[in-house]
Amino acid sequence: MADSARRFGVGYALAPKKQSSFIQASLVSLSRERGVDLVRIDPDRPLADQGPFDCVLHKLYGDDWKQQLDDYVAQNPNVLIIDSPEAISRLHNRISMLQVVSEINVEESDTASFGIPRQVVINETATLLDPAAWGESLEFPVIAKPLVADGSAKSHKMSLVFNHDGLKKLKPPIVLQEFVNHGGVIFKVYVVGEYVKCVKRKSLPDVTKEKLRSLEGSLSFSQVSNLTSNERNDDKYYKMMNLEDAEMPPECLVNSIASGLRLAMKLHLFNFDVIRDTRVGNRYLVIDINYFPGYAKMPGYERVLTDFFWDVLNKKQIGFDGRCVRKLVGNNGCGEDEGELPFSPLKREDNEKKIQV
Ligand SMILES: Nc1ncnc2c1ncn2[C@@H]1O[C@H](COP(=O)(O)OP(=O)(O)OP(=O)(O)O)[C@@H](O)[C@H]1O
Ligand SMILES: O=P(O)(O)O[C@H]1[C@H](OP(=O)(O)O)[C@@H](OP(=O)(O)O)[C@@H](O)[C@@H](O)[C@@H]1OP(=O)(O)O
Ligand SMILES: [Mg+2]
Ligand SMILES: [Mg+2]
Repeated sequence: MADSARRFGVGYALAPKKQSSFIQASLVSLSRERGVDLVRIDPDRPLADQGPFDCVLHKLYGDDWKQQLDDYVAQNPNVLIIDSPEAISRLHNRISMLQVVSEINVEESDTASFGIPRQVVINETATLLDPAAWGESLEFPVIAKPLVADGSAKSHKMSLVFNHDGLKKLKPPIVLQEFVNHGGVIFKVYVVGEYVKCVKRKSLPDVTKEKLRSLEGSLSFSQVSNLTSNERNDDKYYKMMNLEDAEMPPECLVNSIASGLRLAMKLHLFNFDVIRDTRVGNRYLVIDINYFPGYAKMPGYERVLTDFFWDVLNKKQIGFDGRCVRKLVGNNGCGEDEGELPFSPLKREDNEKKIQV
């Protein structure tokens, strides 16, 4: 049989909500036309009894699931697991999640820089209530985020804390992160293998010094950039903002961070949130990285994902470790030739990186 006529089976193991948003009829039919059959994996039955699959996509948690994947690979050495559970687990802790940003190498320039906000991990209430014990000086306002980012509703419950009083309600283990004014706009960068797409979303409003003095202890919120337009429009602040006018970050910067993260994390399917620090010109901060995000919200996601499956299954992409995959395609937005990464080794003392745009 000619290679182009070969069919491939891609098993997906996803939570019900993720399955209903991601597995749309339009994706299934486009993939089918390209020879890729998307098949549901039943998480309640042993993986070893299902398939055979050429590739397994997954976003499930727990040791049992990891063991099932290991066993499946042992029995089916040619299967592609996208992505490796070890690589994904780095994103389940908000400290290890952002540490990777300081591990990526980019070319230095004075035009733009990127990094992460100052943050500390707080394991006990006594430390929480004693800022002198934080080990890093943070000024209010700060954002309190659950340390664990495991996709549960609880892991998305955030608090914007305006003063010492607001700390009292918090329950460690948490990460306290400096709240950086960013003009109320967040950039979400979706990565699918080599493909990168940056979109704008509304974010939390800036907190001015005057406003800070007048605010009560804290404000709780959850998944603000996922709110529907109606939910946001209830707030007069959001009515004042015009998302369309917000300037996008430099494409080269976004692409370089995306490639750097992909290679450093050995992950193909993720997105990251970036804000522009309004205190400094072209300073960008990565504040969150999510495994297998809501791709259906990405314009033309069916084609992007289908191309990715096809490339992976036809071995057009080279593995991180022989089994998982990567490829360099197209212009990276930095004026480099196709196939070249705009990286060179860079060592800096702080977690700030500079990049040519
Ligand atoms: N350091 C920060 N400075 C300013 N705003 C921030 C900061 N960290 C988070 N935010 C705001 O809070 C929102 C939620 O934070 P974050 O993205 O870390 O949470 P999450 O629950 O992991 O989100 P997601 O739904 O993308 O997984 C961001 O989208 C942004 O609007
Ligand atoms: O639900 P959606 O499709 O919106 O996707 C969201 C996804 O939820 P889901 O995995 O339950 O689908 C979230 O995953 P968990 O952290 O909760 O694991 C997280 O990745 C968000 O960033 C995604 O929103 P986006 O970043 O794309 O705006
Ligand atoms: Mg986020
Ligand atoms: Mg997140």
